Amino acid sequence: MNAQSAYQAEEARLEDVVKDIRTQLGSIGPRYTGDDFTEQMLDLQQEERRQRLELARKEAYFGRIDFQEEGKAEPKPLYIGKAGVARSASNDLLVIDWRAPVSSLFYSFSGGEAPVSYESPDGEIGGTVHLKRNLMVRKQELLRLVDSFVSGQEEDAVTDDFLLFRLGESKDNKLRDIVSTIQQEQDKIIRADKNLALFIQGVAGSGKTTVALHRLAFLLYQYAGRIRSERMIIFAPNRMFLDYISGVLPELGVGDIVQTTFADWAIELLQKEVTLRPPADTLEYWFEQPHDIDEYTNASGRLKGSADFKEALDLKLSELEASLLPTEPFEPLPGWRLSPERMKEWHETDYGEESIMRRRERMVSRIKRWLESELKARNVTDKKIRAKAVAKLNSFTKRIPSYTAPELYRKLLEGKQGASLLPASLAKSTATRFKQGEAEVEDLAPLVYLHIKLHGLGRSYFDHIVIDEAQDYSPFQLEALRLCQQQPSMTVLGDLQQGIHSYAGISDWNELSGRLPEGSTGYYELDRSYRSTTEIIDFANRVLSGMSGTVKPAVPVFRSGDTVVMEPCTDSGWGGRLAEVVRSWQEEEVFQTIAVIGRTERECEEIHQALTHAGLQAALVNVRQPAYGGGLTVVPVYLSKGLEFDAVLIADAGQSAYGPMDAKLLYVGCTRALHRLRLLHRGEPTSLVGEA
Ligand SMILES: Nc1ncnc2c1ncn2[C@@H]1O[C@H](COP(=O)(O)OP(=O)(O)OP(=O)(O)O)[C@@H](O)[C@H]1O
Repeated sequence: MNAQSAYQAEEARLEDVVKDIRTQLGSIGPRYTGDDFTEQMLDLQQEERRQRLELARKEAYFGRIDFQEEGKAEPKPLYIGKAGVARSASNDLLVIDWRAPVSSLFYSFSGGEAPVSYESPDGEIGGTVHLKRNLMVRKQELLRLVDSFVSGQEEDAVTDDFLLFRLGESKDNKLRDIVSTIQQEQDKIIRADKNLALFIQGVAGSGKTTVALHRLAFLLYQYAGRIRSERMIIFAPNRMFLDYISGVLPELGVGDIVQTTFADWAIELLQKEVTLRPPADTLEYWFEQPHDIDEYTNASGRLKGSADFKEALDLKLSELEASLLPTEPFEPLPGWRLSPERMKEWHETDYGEESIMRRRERMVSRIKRWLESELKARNVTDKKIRAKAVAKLNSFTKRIPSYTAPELYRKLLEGKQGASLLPASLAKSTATRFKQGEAEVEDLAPLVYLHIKLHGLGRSYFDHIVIDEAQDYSPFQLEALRLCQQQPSMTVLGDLQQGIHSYAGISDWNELSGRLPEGSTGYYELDRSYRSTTEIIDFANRVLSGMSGTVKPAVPVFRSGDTVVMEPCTDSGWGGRLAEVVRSWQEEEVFQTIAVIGRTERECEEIHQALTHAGLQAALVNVRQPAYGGGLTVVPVYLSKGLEFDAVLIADAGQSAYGPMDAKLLYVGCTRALHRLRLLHRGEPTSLVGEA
C-alpha cells in the first residue's frame, strides 16, 4: 500500500472509530442520584465508562502495531490509545489501553524481523511484528502518520521522528503525559513489579517524574481491584512543584491520588499537635549565605535524619514498652490482688500486634474491667469503698506512661538523655522549641515514626508510595514511610547530581535502599535526557564534570538547537542587559515560558526590579510565595528544581555567584532549559564552566 492510500485508510478507520465512540457516549443515560446502593454502584461503573470514552473521543489512539502471534495465520493490527474501547455491536477491541500487556510491544519493539514476545497473564506470548506506526490524532482528525517499521522494507536510521517532534514543542506551565512516546527504558520502569521499592537514578530531564506518574496509572490498571487510587500517595518537594505536575494523572484518566509534600502529610498525621517552623527559614539559611563543607556534614538535618538516630530512638521505644508493664501488683483494697504476671500475660498474648499506646489503653481498660468484676463478685455496694478502690485504680493506671509523639520526643531530648542522642546543644534547642509546640522540617520524620509506633497507622496505610526528588530524603524519612506499608511498594526517584539540599539528603542511594529488606528493592538508571537540546546538555555536562566524586553525564537525544552563550557584562549595564535579552526572546514569539534564574532571593528581587523598570511583566517566585504560572518568571535557582522552561537566562554566572561548592546548583539551573540557554556573568565567569 502506498503512503497516500495508507493515510486514507487510517482516516477512514478513525472516522469509523470516532462514530462508534459517539454512539456509545450517546447511549449513556443521566447520572443516578438516588439512595439505592446497587444503582449507585452501577452508576459509578457507568461514569467510569463515560470518562474512558471521553478520553478516547479526544484522541482515539496514537499508535498501531501489527502483530502476528505464533501459530496464527495472519498479523492483527492493534491500535494503542489512552483508554481501551470495544466496538458497541460486537465487543471487538477498537482501541487497546496503553497499559495492557500486549501494548508493551509498541514501546519495546525497536525494529527488525526477529521474533518478539510480551508477558501476558497466561505466560509469554511470542510472534513477529509486521508494522509499527505512529499516528497523531487531534480533535478527532488524523494529522500525521509515520511508519517506524514495515516488515520487508529497509529500516530508516534510528531517528524517532515522533519523539523529536514532541520534544521540539514549546511548553506551558504544566508537565504533560508522554503515552505516545514512552521510551523502552522508561517503559520497563513503568511496568515493573508492584511489590518492590524501585530506586530510579536519572539525569536531569530523563523523565523520572513523568515516568513515576505513568507508573501509577499502570499499577492501577494492572492491579485493578487489588489496589486503590485513594491508597496511593505522591510526595513532591513543594506545593509549586505539585501544581506543576498536577495535570498528568487526569490526562491519563486517573484521579483521587493524594499529591502532597512530606511536611504537609506529616503535620496532618500528627493531628496538628505541633506547628511547623516555616521551611522558608531553612532554605534561606542554606541558600542565601555561604557555608563550608563541615557545616553540611554536621548539619542538624543530617543528624536527625540519620539511621543512627532512628536506632537510638528504637532503643528508647523498647524501654518505654517495657515500662508499660506494671512491676507491682494492683491492690485496690486489702487482700485484693492483680499480679504483674497476669498483666504481663494479657499484654503478651492478647495485644501483641497493637501499637504501644493502644496496648496501654487496652491494659488500662482490662484492669478497670477486672476491678469491676471483683466489686461485683464480692458484692461491694458501699459507695465509700467503691470510691476508694476507684481512686487506687486511677493512681495505679496514671503511673503507666502515656505520650503523644511530640511529648515523647521532647522528653527524650531533654537533659542528659537528650545529650546521649544528639549533640547536647542541638538536643537542648530542639527540646526548648518543642515547649512552644514548634517543630522543624527535620523533626518530622522522627515525629511521624514515633507517632506510628505509639498510636498506629490509622488510615495512613498505602498500597503504593512515590517519592520524587528522593535524593533530598533522609534514611529516617524512608523508615517513617516504611511503617505505612506491610511490604515495600514504592517508586523512589531522584538524581544525586542534583542533590542541592546536602544539609539533609543522601549522597548514595544505598543510604535509603539499605533500610529495606533484602530482595525487596530494584534499581534503574536513566541516562538519556529528553528535556534539552544537545547543546544545552553538553554545556550542563561541562558543569557536572567540575563536581567531586563520580559523575554520570547526561546523554542527549539528538535534537540540535541554539548554541549556549556565555556573555560578559558590566555591573552597571547588568539590569539593562537582562531586560534586553528577555525582550528580544519575547519578540521572537516562539517561547511560551522564559525564566531568568538568580542565585539568591535577593538577586532575584534585583532582577525583577530591573525587568519591571524596563516595562517587562515578570512573576517573582520566592520561598514565601512559590507559585509558577508560566510566562516570564524570575526564580532563585534552588526553587527552579524539577521545573522546566522553553528558554533560560542565568542572570549571573560569575565566579562570585557560583563558587566551587555550587556545581550542583548551576547544573540544576542550566538543565531547566528546553530550547535555549544563555548565561550572563559579571566579572570572571565561574570556573565551574571550564573550557569549551
Ligand atoms: N519519552 C518521552 N517522550 C516525550 N517527552 C519526554 C519523554 N520523557 C521525558 N520527556 C519530557 O522531558 C521533560 C523532562 O521530564 P521530567 O520532568 O519528568 O524529567 P526529570 O527526570 O524528572 O527531570 P529533573 O530531574 O530535571 O526534574 C518533560 O518535558 C517530559 O515531558
